[in-house]
Amino acid sequence: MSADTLLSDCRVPVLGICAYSGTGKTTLLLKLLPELNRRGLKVAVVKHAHHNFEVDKPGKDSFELRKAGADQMLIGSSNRRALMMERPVEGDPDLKELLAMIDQSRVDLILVEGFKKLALPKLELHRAEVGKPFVFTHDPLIQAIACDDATQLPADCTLPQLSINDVDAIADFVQGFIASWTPVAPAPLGPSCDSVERKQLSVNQSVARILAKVSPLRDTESLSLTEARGRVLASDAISPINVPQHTNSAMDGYAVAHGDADEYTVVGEVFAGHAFDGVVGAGEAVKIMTGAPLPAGVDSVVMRELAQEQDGKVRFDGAIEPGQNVRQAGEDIQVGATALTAGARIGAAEMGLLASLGLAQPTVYRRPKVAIFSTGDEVCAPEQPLKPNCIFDANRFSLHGMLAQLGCDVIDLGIIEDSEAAMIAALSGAAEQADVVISSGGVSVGDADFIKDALAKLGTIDFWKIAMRPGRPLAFGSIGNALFFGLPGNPVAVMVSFMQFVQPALRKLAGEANWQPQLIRAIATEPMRSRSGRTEFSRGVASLGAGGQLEVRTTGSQGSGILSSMVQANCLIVLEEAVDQVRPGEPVWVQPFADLM
Ligand SMILES: Nc1nc2c(c(=O)[nH]1)N[C@H]1C(S)=C(S)[C@@H](COP(=O)(O)OP(=O)(O)OC[C@H]3O[C@@H](n4cnc5c(N)ncnc54)[C@H](O)[C@@H]3O)O[C@H]1N2
Ligand code: MOO
Repeated sequence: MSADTLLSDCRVPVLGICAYSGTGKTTLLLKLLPELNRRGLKVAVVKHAHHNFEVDKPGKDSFELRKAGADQMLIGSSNRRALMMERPVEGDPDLKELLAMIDQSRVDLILVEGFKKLALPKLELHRAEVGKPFVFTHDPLIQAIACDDATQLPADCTLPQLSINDVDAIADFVQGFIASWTPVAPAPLGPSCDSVERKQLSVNQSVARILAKVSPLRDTESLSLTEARGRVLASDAISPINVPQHTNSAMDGYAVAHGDADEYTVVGEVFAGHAFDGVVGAGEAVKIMTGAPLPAGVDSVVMRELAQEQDGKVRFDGAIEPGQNVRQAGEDIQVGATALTAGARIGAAEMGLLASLGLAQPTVYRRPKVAIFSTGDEVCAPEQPLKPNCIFDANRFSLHGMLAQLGCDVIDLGIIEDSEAAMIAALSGAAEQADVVISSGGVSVGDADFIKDALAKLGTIDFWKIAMRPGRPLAFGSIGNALFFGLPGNPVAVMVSFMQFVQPALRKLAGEANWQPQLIRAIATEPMRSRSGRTEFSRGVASLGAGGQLEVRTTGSQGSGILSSMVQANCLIVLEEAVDQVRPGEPVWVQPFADLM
């Protein structure tokens, strides 16, 4: 099978790691994965294994259920899922099928370990002491060699050469591989799939190219909890205490040692914030309030509603389960445990959690600084009277709103007049102050060339056509140390392009670990159409249906100038490239955006 056929369904780059056994593939991956994560990249790994490998242990329910005949065994927890399938095949497993099982919407790259002979781009690892020949001499798909002794390489080797021990350089290579990756062009679908369409970049490919150019900010500061709201945590929050600190009562009631006594003698009482001195004996009870530490000698609490106390004696309705209504010390978080990991965005719940641990001065990354401006002769500031044939500047304000929600410092450069000198002055000034510069308008064909000329003089900017709607044209590059995004002028296109491209870049820049858009499934309640070969982002209203399932409808007319559609919508309906129509009742992906508004 050719590489094109093998990878034709892949929406993210796939890189093989190829080496003879004993070279240290896994050892390298164990170092490379954390480094790629640190750079904000999410990676899936596919590994070849022996035909009878096990991920499970005899005695575990999932193991026994599979052995008992479950053809597919899916086990899930709040953290993790594992699907085990019985799929006996002759010879090697089908890599194309394995790749299709990966949730490609959540990763930037798939690394494949151990399918050495298959046609896919690979990084070759080589160690002289293993005593094996190089693979690249007969495999044209090897992209680079990481070896421990470059003197062993044939003199005519023109491939990039890396040290197998230099994880940073290997991570650089992988990032470059992602940035230059192009998905396999879909097979022609008919007259609409002309050569212009095929030259377009996909949404995923564009995101990968952009993210490969983003390095997270390093500057940190220590802030009070209220100041830290919306910031990104720069180091793990390690709990200095057990939460709860002491084993305590979850109810107002009576603390007892569980047993079958009919009646208990009340020997004292204890309130939250206090302790009961002494040991409670068998047949004794202590009156206890919610949150009060459990006295020594007891293990259970009976709620007050089930108790009848008279003359210093108490009786209870029903049996007492050992440990009932008791919260164990460290049950929520244990001392020394990681309560929040670096890269977490601090919202209300995180503020409360940090406060509950006494971590009142978290270390956070500084805010990204973002400069914005609008272009176009017809664009008029909303504070000014509207001139004939002009429109008010909407884009600077929708951008401002989304940037503020993302915790950025916004530098508003206003509307830049239509002259190259003004544009150069504005852009170079912006790039000196800001980490990111964003413009809207003037990136399609047929616009006054001064914007493009100014950009060409100041930095490296590419003009892309992306297979999506709205938001087809996009300019991306850098001016000095600042990243530059030239978003299309149409007001809906600005917001959609921002959500797909600028948002992940800013989240990664800000140090956030989870910058991937969150997509959820909803049932379409009306027919929807798209053009296959491009991703359609329709404005949608998602709500709970009568059956308790998430449903979604469009906001109606989808023109890319209809800004009121963004106000009505609470999500984008994402019709992927392969989709051309959706019937009512079919599931679609939606990207909620309430957090950006
Ligand atoms: N021959 C082609 N024409 C167009 C193409 C194309 O590929 N070939 N692409 C279309 C698409 S898609 C879009 S989107 C627009 C993008 O064009 P520009 O980025 O060059 O934007 P402008 O032409 O400057 O403006 C487009 C539209 O948006 C209005 N606008 C601009 N700035 C603002 C602002 N700050 N606030 C509110 N509205 C704004 C502007 O008046 C135009 O109506 O190009 C298509 N054409
Ligand atoms: O970017 Mo345009 O919005 O597709 O009209």
